[in-house]
Amino acid sequence: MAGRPNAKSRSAEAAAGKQMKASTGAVTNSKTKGFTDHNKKWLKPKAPVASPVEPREKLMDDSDTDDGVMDDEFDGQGGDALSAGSSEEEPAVRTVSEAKGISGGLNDGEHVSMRGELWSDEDESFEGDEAGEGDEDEEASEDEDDEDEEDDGSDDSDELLDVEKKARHIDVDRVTREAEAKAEQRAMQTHLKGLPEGEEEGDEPSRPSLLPAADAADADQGPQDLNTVLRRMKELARVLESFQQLREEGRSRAEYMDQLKKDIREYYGYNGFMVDTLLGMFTVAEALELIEANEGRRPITLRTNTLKTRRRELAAALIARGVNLDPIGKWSKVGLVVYESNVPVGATPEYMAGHYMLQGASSFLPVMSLAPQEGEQVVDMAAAPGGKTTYIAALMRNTGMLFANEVNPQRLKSVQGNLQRMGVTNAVVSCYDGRELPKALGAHTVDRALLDAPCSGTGVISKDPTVKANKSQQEIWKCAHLQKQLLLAAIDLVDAGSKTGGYVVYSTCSIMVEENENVVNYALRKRHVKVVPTGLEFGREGFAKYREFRFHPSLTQSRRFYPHVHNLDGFFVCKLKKVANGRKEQAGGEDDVPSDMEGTEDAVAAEEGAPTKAAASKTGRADGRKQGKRKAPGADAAAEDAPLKKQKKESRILRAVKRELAEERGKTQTGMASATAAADAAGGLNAPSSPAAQDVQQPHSLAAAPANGLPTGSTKQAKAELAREARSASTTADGDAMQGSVTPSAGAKLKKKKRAKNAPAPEREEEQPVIKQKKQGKHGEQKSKKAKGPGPTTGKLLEGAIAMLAARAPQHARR
Ligand SMILES: C[S@@+](CC[C@H](N)C(=O)[O-])C[C@H]1O[C@@H](n2cnc3c(N)ncnc32)[C@H](O)[C@@H]1O
Repeated sequence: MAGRPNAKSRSAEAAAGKQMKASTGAVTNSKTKGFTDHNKKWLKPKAPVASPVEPREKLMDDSDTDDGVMDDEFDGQGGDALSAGSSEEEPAVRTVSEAKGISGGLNDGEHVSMRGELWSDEDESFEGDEAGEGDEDEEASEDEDDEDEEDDGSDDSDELLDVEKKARHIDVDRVTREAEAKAEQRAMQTHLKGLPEGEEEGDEPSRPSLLPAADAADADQGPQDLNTVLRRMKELARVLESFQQLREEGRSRAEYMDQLKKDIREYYGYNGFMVDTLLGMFTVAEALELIEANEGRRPITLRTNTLKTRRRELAAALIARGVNLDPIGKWSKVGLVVYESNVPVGATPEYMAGHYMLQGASSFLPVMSLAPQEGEQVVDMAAAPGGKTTYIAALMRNTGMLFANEVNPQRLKSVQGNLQRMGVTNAVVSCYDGRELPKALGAHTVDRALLDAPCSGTGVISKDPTVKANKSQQEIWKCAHLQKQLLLAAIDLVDAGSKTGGYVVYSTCSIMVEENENVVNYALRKRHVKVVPTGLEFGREGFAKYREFRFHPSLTQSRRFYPHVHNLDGFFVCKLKKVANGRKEQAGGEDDVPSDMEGTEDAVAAEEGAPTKAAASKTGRADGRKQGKRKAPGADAAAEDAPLKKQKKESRILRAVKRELAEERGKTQTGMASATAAADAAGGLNAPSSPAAQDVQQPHSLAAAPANGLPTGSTKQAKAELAREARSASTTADGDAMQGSVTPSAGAKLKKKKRAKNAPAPEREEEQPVIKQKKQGKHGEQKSKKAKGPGPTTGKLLEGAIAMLAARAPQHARR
């Protein structure tokens, strides 16, 4: 199967995983309570043990679920994430075996620095570039020993809870291993005797057939003993891997595959679509590994907030409270993995004080790849609950300007809470549909954009097991539609001429190709961007080939992360560099990029009764090339001329505003003058149409947002608008006052700042101004095409941002 990792690369990953078993540095005395610092305990993913006596319902009854795909972070609201006894969140105390393993499975040729200790000061420098250098693998032999130690099945009895001991005793893996060992022994003997494998001399094959009788293949097999199903799955996988040697005579590969799929559905509770997808992406053996890994939990990890502390200091403080932890691995200078804890790690004084964020390790990756620089303008398009936003702010050292956008007002509260707790002062929070951001903020206005897109959540099944039973191909396509629109908007926001940046990072917690490579491939056809290396030290290559589909070859530079390989949530990260502003001319410009998977998409849209490409082309929205109707060269470009001119004009104004802001900062004034000037300048802007919103066919479930913003004219009008918008922002959609961090109005805020100016506030938690879009539906669609109140006005976001940042100017000095 095209694009599947081969055995060689998998063993290279395993070897690299060993390499990642880093040296055993310690903060202080290694006997100090709370240290293990034996990375061997957790650097390798470990398949969970499925107890054969537990009914499958029990295995699947994971009350510890997240609220779906959007929550790949802990919300951290009220600080009670992980608090003891919370059934909704992670348990406060995890056992060592649960916490085992965040791997650095690497690709061929990738190296991991093993120099120095994980705790070295150098690790904790406040630098954006976290990539380690060097390639020593001096611990390889020791690591091999470690591996042996792990594989020898010995119990770390002291460290296991009773329940785990019991689980070990009834370990179905052991039973299966014994069966496999016997089978192998038999195969060896028959091989030595020159008999075909599976047959012993003079004997009938001793094992019963794995398949139902050929004439009963479709018959309902009825409820089955789960032990039998599990054993059969493993046997089926073995036969399928060496089909010619091990198959029963007269039985086809398809029959074996069908039986395997039935068994996976039966045993693990996946639906047919999900099983087909996984078996299409991976070899049988690897698909089973992934499925098994999805049954386990990923380790609890946290990220040090370098705006407030250092990892070493944080670790010492937590250890003193009885938290058993280690550095996450050489690839991150700020991460810690928590093995076990005597206290709820979501409610420690350090947590409350914002010294760390409880955050899945995979969430570090897109931000590391984005590598935001100090002083830049950066946008996080889908920010809630803010795990990545706060990391971006930390890497920017609270300088520059960070736009944290989230379409869901309820989820926005968690962003605000986390920004405050973590002491972020360079962020402006907004509540727009991300597709509208190029209008709200202005096209080509930021240096970098992160789109951590809403997705199907197929990478985080361990957090939300409903995904394995509920996701359908149609839902995946719906996600892909929205993701394409959002990605184009992200690209449109970024300025190709940025001196320091010009980058977009696209990430999802989905492993579906439709939502990942396919979405990026689409963007490559529509915009002047190229895929560049993520800068991440590990991860599997993205697909350039998948089934019958082909993507741009550069997509191999994207990175995929898997629970069974890296012990991380399933994740995709791709970094794009913008090479020119504007769209690609549709005739010609796209020719070097293969078509994406839209053919299938059309079929799905048709099935759903949604407008297909063919239908949409009648309204002039679809890509003519796809329909075989090439547009006249330059036609699209001409159509785009007008908004581009507006954008140019706008960026001139924006530059003027920025200059003014810089001067204001220099003067360290309270910002009233700057805010006024900003409002004046921004008030004169017209809303450019959002190229992204026009670009992609609207899925029927996600109605297009009205494209036009308010006409803005005089300065007076603009000021009135700003005040109105700020007032409306102080209430949520359902009318409740939002907690704490909403700007009552720009003017009032500035007055408040003036009052507070002389008050000493060493660790002042800044309020985050919120700028809201029109009322939205569940998925970000706007409720009505007719705006009921003032709609987004170009530059509104910018106005609020400037007002806030001008007021804070003195704090933006480097700490
Ligand atoms: C994967 S989560 C983001 C997680 C976040 N980046 C973090 O690290 O904490 C995706 C977010 O996108 C939001 N979202 C969904 N549709 C959106 C849209 N059209 N525009 C902006 N955000 C959207 C969801 O509400 C959800 O909070």
